[in-house]
This record gives sequence, structure tokens and C-alpha cells, in this order.
Amino acid sequence: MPEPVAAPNTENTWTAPLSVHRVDAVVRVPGSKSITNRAYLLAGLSAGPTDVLAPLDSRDARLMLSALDALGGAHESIVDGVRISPIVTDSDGEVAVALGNAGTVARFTPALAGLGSRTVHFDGDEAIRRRPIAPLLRALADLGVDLDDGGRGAPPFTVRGHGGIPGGTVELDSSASSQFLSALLLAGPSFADGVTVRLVGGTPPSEPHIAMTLDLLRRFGAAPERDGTEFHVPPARLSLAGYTVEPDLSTAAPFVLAPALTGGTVRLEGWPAETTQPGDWLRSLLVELGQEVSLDEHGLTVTGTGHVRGAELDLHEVGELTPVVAALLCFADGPSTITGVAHLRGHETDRLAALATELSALGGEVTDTEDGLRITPAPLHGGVFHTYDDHRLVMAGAVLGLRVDGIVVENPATVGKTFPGFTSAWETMLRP
Ligand SMILES: O=C(O)C1=C[C@@H](OP(=O)(O)O)[C@@H](O)[C@H](O)C1
Ligand SMILES: C=C(OP(=O)(O)O)C(=O)O
Repeated sequence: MPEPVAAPNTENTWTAPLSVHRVDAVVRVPGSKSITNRAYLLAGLSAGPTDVLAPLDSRDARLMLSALDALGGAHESIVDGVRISPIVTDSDGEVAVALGNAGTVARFTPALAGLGSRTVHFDGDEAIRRRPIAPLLRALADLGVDLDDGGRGAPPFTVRGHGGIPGGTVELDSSASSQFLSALLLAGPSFADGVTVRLVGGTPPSEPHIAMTLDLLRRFGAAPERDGTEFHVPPARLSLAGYTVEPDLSTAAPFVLAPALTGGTVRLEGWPAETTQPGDWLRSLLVELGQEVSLDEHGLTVTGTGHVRGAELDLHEVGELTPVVAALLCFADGPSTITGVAHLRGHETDRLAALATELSALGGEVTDTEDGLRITPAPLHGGVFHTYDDHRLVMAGAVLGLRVDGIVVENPATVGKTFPGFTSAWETMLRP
């Protein structure tokens, strides 16, 4: 017998729809969070205005725009995008930058404050105060940024801008988040001496996001170089008149994985032929799980069998896909293990603990290991799926709902971090 569902606040929950038909849908998802926020930031550091086209409009993207404005930038809406004006660095005074729970804003913008002449106070949600950032703050201080974090190594902290950052060579442990390294590389062209980063400690996660940083820097005219674990970005005058953002392939994950559980076909429009996004790995995952995948000029087409194989997956490079992949593997024909994602304990929430707790509460046999999850398929039942203010847990709940009646997803609006229209897009996909 299913356990009774705890009386949910129905205004603040969403019952994920059960799939009763084979899915047959064409889906579009909004722009990539990671590309949008890099493009906005590099545009702010550029010599002239940049039109960022098809950008993401979500909480994280708006936080980045507000941060750039607070730091002396300006933006305006244009047809199909946002025009970003260069940051003016010579005005002084005190301003605040709101971080929300956006890793990209928290890690990428403090260096910009050091380039200006303002005193900038950074703080955000309770959750961002717990997420790792100390190695980055130390590296920024080593490079000449006047930064006061009260010894916490976490927000709230203050940067006093002195009109520029010397830069130079620095050692960095980026094993807790690739965003520390990306932050130094993105700001590097604007440092007087550029930046050389020598990685120490473990291998950073999310390698595709590092490649994305290098790619965007080159598009804006910088000349980053990489030699194994050493990165060099010389000073450069950035500029790019216009840039079109790709659809977010991590946001696309639950949609393209759905046919594996429901049977039928989903076409994800605009899937790029070449990309640095980690979500592109989903194509090989789908094949490994026994699904049919084809990529052409119309996008990615996935035809599912409704049957999923168990798998052993090292997700170190694509960690942000873990919640939806874990939800999918609950329905596999055998046990699965996910490894390489210890750093997920420092994401929006401790994702490994959250997934183990929530999936087990619905009847699953899911345990968190030191660096991942062990999933043994077991019959799941309906119940409240708590989401810990984590957008990707809302998406994971949607995947569970495809097969399990009565998955009541708590606080679905938190998905607005990356896709405010997620629940209606999901319902539209499932409509016959
Ligand atoms: O640089 C980026 O845009 C991101 C890098 C990754 O962070 P971590 O390396 O901290 O996992 C990823 O999980 C996050 O969603 C976005
Ligand atoms: C880890 C994530 O976000 P952030 O950019 O806040 O790090 C994510 O989107 O899965």
C-alpha cells in the first residue's frame, strides 16, 4: 500500500504528471545558464556593447544582470536578447551584489569588483553561504584584490575596488568547483598582468565548463592557453558585437531522457552540432541505456524503448546532470552506481544526501556513498518529493512522476533558477 501523502500545501506543490501514453513531442528549452552568464560577464568587461541573443531569462541570469549593473554596467532589452554595455569602473561609493544561490554569480563577479573603484558587499541566500568559495577568495587576494570575508571564507564578504587588479601567477585548488578556475580565467584578460593559474589539489570537476570558459574567452578576443594543469590568460581588450546563446542542454536532460521511460519520441529543437555544454554527454548515455538517438539540423531526436538498463557512471565531468540521471536509474532493469561527484555535496544543497533521502522515502533503495550514489531498483510509491530549493530536484521529481502516480513535488517554483516555465513545458510534452 502506498504510504499516505503528508498533507501538502497545494499552492506550493506540483503533482508531476504520470505518463499514460508514449510521448510524442517537439520541445524547446531556454538558453544555457552557463553560457548566458559567461556572455553577460565578458560583455560587461568588453570595450563596446554586446548583443547577447536568445539568452536565458531566469533567476540566475537576472542576478548576473543586476550584479553587472551594481558594478557599473548597464543593460537594455532588444529584440530577442539583451544589449550589455561595458562596465564603467571609475565611479565610487558603496553597493551591494545579491548572489541568490547562483554559483556563477558568486564565483564570477567578485573579481570584477576589484577592477572598479566601489566598495562592494556580496551576500545571498542561506545556501550560498554554505557553498565552497574559500580557495577562490584566497586566490583573488593573492592576485591583489582587497577582500574582507571576516575570516569566514564565505559570503557575506566585501571587496574594496582600487581601480584595477595586478594579476600574475597564483596557485588554486579548484577541486570543490570548476567555477573557481573559470572565475580567474574570465577576469584574467582585465588584470594588468593577465593571470597564470597553477592547479593544485584534486582534478576540478565539470571539465566541459572549463572548456566553455576558454571557448567564450576566445570568442571575445582573448588568447587563453592551457598546458595540462596550468592556464595562462594574457591581458586583452575584449569585444564581440553579438553572440547567440545555445539552448541549455542540462535543462533539456529530463525531456530527452523521458522517452527512455515512456517509449515514443522527443525532438529537442536547436541541439547544437558542436558544443562545450556537459549536457551533450546525454547522447552517449542514452545509447548506453539502450535508446535510439539521432542528431541533425533540426535538433536531437530520441526514440525510447520504455526500458532502461542499469549502468555504472562516473559523472565527475557532468555532475549537474546527476539528479535527473539518478531519478531515471530508479527504473532500470538492474542496479546502478554513480561515482565521481563528491562535490555535489556543495551544490545548491547536498545533492547526494537529498537524493538518497528523497528517493528512499518513496520506496527506493538508494544510498549515498562518499562520492556518489548506489541505486537498486525497487517499486516506488507516491509521496512528497522535497526539493531543498534545488531546481534540478524539481526536474528529478518530474522524471519520477512519469512512472509513479502521486509524486508531489515541493516548491516547484524553485526551478526558476534556470527554467521558470519548466512545469508547463513538461505538461505540454506529455499532452497527447
Ligand atoms: O561554470 C558553470 O557554469 C558551472 C559549473 C559547474 O559547477 P561545479 O564545477 O561547481 O559543479 C556546474 O555544476 C554548474 O551548474 C555550472
Ligand atoms: C550547480 C548548479 O548551479 P550553480 O551555477 O549555482 O553552481 C546547477 O545548476 O546544477
